[in-house]
Amino acid sequence: MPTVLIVGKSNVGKSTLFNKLIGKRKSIVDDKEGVTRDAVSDRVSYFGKVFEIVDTCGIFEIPEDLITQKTKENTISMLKEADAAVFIVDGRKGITSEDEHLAELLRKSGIEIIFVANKAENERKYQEVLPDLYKLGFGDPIPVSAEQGKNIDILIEKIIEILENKGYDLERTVEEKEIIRVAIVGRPNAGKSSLFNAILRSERSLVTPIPGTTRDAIDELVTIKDKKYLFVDTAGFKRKSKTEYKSLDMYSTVRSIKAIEMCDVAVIVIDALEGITKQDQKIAGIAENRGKATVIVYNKWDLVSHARERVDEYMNMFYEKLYFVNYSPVIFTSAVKSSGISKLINAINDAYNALKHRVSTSAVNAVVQRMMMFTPPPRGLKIFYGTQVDIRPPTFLFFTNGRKVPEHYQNLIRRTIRENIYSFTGAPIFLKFKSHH
Ligand SMILES: Nc1nc2c(ncn2[C@@H]2O[C@H](COP(=O)(O)OP(=O)(O)OP(=O)(O)O)[C@@H](O)[C@H]2O)c(=O)[nH]1
Ligand SMILES: Nc1nc2c(ncn2[C@@H]2O[C@H](COP(=O)(O)OP(=O)(O)OP(=O)(O)O)[C@@H](O)[C@H]2O)c(=O)[nH]1
Repeated sequence: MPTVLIVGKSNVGKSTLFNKLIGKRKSIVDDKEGVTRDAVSDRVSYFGKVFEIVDTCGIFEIPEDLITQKTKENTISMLKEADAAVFIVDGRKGITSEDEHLAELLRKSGIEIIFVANKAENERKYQEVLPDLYKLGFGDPIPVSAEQGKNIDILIEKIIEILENKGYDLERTVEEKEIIRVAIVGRPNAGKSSLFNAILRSERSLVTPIPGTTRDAIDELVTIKDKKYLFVDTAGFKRKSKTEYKSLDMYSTVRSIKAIEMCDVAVIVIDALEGITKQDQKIAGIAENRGKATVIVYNKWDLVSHARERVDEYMNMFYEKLYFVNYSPVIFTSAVKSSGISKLINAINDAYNALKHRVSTSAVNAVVQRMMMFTPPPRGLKIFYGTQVDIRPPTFLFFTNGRKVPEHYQNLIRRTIRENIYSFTGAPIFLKFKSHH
């Protein structure tokens, strides 16, 4: 697992930040400077992604005259082994010679720096010291308040970005590979938390909350019939005071997008009384675009009068408004009556399996050749052969003579694959074309 160090002079807020990042109290926070503690490390989990964070405590705070060659070598090698360092300075008081000394050491080690100004809860004060902070030569710091949890999410996202740019796959540590990541998304009041609770009440389910950042995100690991599901960002729909946000829909859309990025399967919850809205279309479009599996849920089905006779009507609404994810399973639920929940769980399983399903090259070529006999490609275009090159989402590469493949013909290829090889229920199919000479 990639490792990130928290580095900074004494009393700058390293352990407070560490606690915020891991979401629990671990290292000792003390007002007195130089309180001794054990070196502490823990996992940071954020929307299903994980990395290791190490509070370097006093390692870098030994006075210059006490540093032996050996300690110097140790610190340097610790820096070399880590993937990045969060370098904290004081966003209220500005920098001192200790900061400069640390900055020099960090620069020499060549480690990637995430520059952070802590205790920056007072904007005016922060602006005053900012010119001073630039002097260290690390550019713009991320202003945070470890104590108040301000901008912690921005900091974590920055760390994740840096680690991913280094080529780390933060989502797929070996032991977590077979966990199905599920995001329950949808408009405010659609019934997301009620549905989640109904899932928890379902047969043989067991829940382990995984704290992410303390402010917001809680991922919940749920075991249902020996299968593991990580419900990402479940705290999002539990929050009750939302008055601080100007637009609920806007906020829930932003939140949904984040959750979708971290998931394998997006469960899009629609309030059956309201029908499919623009936001729902937008969210479904994003899920499709990012290659995520989708399951559509019409919730509050108990409130729909003459529900039985209206299934077709609702299916038509789905085909009309969500035609771009028409491969998704559609489930009718009542979260309050716990109906449709096992169907929903099955649909999540199916969609996940589809997302990582592989079909054989010979099958692809057999059905696509036959398709071209019945419906030849547009004039000038030749498609020679194809193969599935990837999963999550299923992705197919076709070799052509270099002519553009029009959208309608791409859709025909997708439909042919679904109808004649494997339905890939719930999963989008991505196509790539390459010219072959
Ligand atoms: N105002 C303000 N105070 C903070 C913030 N973060 C930490 N502090 C305070 O700063 C003091 C030092 O915090 P620590 O987290 O112990 O700092 P440290 O860098 O680990 O300190 P050492 O143990 O000396 O290495 C404590 O009194 C914290 O409450 C913040 O964001 N704003
Ligand atoms: N009759 C009925 N009411 C439901 C159903 N699902 C949810 N509700 C009610 O709808 C309201 C909103 O449900 P929540 O689960 O809080 O919805 P949410 O999508 O998590 O809402 P936000 O937290 O605002 O995003 C609550 O009063 C629920 O009791 C359902 O299937 N049938």
